[in-house]
Amino acid sequence: MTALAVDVRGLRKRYGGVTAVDGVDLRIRHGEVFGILGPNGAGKSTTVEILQGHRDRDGGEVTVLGADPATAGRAWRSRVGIVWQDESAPAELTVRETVDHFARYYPNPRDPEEVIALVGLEGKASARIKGLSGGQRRRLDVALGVIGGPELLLLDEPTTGFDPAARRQFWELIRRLATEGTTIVLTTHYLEEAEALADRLAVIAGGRVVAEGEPAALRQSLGTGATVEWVEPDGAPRSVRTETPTRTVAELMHRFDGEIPGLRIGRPTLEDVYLRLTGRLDPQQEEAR
Ligand SMILES: Nc1ncnc2c1ncn2[C@@H]1O[C@H](COP(=O)(O)OP(=O)(O)OP(=O)(O)O)[C@@H](O)[C@H]1O
Repeated sequence: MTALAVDVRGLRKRYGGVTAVDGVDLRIRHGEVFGILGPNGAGKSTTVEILQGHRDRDGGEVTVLGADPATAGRAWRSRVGIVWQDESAPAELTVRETVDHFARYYPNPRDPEEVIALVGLEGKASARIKGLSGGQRRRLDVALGVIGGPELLLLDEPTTGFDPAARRQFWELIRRLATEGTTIVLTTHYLEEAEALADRLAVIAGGRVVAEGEPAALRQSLGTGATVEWVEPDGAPRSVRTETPTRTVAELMHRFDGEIPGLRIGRPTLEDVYLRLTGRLDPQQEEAR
């Protein structure tokens, strides 16, 4: 077994005149939940499709579970789980029939009943696919992704379109899989999803990795400072960024001679880091916040 589950160096991919992936490096350890976070068009799906072996590349080296996905064979494929969105399964089949059917594609499948329970569909095992809700359908997609007992699971934007409750249930499912030791790579636009699930994450923008690390470390990379906000007597909102918020508040207390209207002290969030890294917040906007 190689030290890394996924090792990507200098990955490049162009579509005609569009550079979708522009020199991406990723090193993902066995057993890790790794998030690839980025705005629309950042190159996340293209990267994951290359890891799956479903898209060719123009440059760079890619090793997934010790093999190059571009040339890896059937045995490798059975070790990599892919969660398709709306896997094409006949709508008339039941959940149990579908999972049983997919299990036959793999040399050493997991027990279908166990997988149905793992994704929380035991109450729906006899229901037809056409009667499932969107969230249940996505759980079935995950069941089909893990029925072969993969060492690595690749998920591209698994919770897009979920309501908040369904998203949280899905996170529980991912955590359960991670506890079993499966390496999980997932792309997302949702910051709170990356923060809730990922041991480490890479932020991709414009086809490049613009930051990588543990969510908490990325948040701290914005500095230890804080933003102090208040409202002036004429009603004008004010805010300053400072490394010494306590002193700022003391000065304001003195000036206002008591309560400071609208006082708020904010620490940088992962969202602040993300917006800054992906260029969604220009310095002027930041001043105004
Ligand atoms: N098959 C394709 N043909 C041409 N251009 C493509 C193709 N697939 C993606 N692109 C372009 O490549 C860039 C990266 O797309 P990609 O889908 O990898 O980004 P993404 O980060 O997954 O975006 P999203 O979050 O919107 O799914 C975008 O500019 C996109 O328009």
